[in-house]
Amino acid sequence: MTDNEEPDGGGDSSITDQQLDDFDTNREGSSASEISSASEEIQRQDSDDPANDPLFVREGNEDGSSTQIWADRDLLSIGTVPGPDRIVGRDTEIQSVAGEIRHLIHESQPNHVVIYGETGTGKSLVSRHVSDRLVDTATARNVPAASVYVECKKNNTETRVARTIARALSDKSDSDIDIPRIGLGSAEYYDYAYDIIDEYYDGLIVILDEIDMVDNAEGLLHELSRAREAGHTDAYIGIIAISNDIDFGQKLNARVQSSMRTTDFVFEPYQSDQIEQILEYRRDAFHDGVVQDGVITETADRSADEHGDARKAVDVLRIAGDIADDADAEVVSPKHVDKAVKRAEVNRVKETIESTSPQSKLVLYTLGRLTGSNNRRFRTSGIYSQYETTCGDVGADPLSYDRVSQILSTFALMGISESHQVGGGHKQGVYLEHQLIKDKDVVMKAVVESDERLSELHNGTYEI
Ligand SMILES: Nc1ncnc2c1ncn2[C@@H]1O[C@H](COP(=O)(O)OP(=O)(O)OP(=O)(O)O)[C@@H](O)[C@H]1O
Repeated sequence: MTDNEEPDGGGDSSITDQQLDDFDTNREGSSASEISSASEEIQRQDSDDPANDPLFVREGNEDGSSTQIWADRDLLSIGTVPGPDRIVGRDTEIQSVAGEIRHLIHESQPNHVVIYGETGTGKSLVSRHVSDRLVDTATARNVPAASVYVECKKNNTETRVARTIARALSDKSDSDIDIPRIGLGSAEYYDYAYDIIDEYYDGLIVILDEIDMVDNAEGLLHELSRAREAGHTDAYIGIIAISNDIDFGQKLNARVQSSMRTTDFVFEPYQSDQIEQILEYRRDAFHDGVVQDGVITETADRSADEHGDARKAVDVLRIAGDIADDADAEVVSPKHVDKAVKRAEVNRVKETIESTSPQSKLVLYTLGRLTGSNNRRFRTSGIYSQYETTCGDVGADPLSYDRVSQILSTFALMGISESHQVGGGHKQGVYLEHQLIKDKDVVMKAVVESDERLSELHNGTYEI
């Protein structure tokens, strides 16, 4: 649409449903023509001064000031790593990991470490913090050292991990060696890495985060742990492997277990007072006085009760701030935390079901639809007939009964629902019953917002 064109009222895609809803609520009884002129208003201001497009800029912030809620929202963003003096409740763990790898500063083999623990318990944070400090100390003592952090979820083959290590070392050392991105196998990438290590360093700490995601973790660990002994490099290489799977070490074969004796640590979920402190350190994200009493304690208590995950707790506080900001509120209140907890949960369910097929989403929607307020269990046969109705509603062809049954098992594996075997007594057949584990409304909102057809069926969104 050009600047001069009239919006057509019904189909103006630049105005969101939410804006129209808000407009309706604010001006009860508005006619369609009034809504249309409001849209025009937004369009006109937009063309006048892009710096103050009201679509993005709140009233009162036209002078360039930030919102009345946020002073530095990034302090609560996922990528923000707290400074060393703001790592809460992990002193013992920091000391313990440091004690294992410290030998590097004396030009001696560091012990290898495996850290286990649930998500958001500070495993990566502590590993990186200790390694960085070790590198500083070693380098200051004329033992040039480096640390490399590898996210194995993104680099889930041995070749990718080897390439990431080689390329990270090349960047850190400012080496002229040009390492190809593609076309080489793990052996060649290891060779590049060893060449750089031997030219620049006496010691290396490799952090392998989510090591269990690598297809050949055994080959990788075997190679790195015996690189010096095998004469591939003169440097001492210490490994910190991080895993959410507590059985990871047991699953390694005997050959790796013996070449890589490890010291294992388990990081426990955070307690409420620790999460509270973690959040307090980020209070500066908000303007003074904006966070109402009880908000941080409430967020910490609920997070400790549900998971003890610092990342999720930080996330909830940010979402609560966003909700307050979107509503043009002057303060963040416990009511915003309540909504934020739900929204964060919806986001997580969305992420979990992201990779499932459109048909799987219809099956999950059906289970949500059947589930009433008392969260009952349903037999596969009952779910299947309701699923056929769902398919009819959105114009999809139903899958077979067996496929739907398999899909229900997949959701149980994902931790969204659970399946119970029932019957099997005298003259009774055995059958499965399925039940949501996650809050029904959370699942419904996530699935409706993840599938266009379901979204349409619910006129855009599912309110909870
Ligand atoms: N002890 C802590 N003090 C301050 N912030 C923390 C602490 N632990 C975790 N956090 C915050 O939570 C984020 C996630 O922590 P971290 O990545 O270390 O968790 P993790 O145990 O490695 O989880 P995952 O298994 O999901 O990778 C950190 O970036 C930091 O913002």
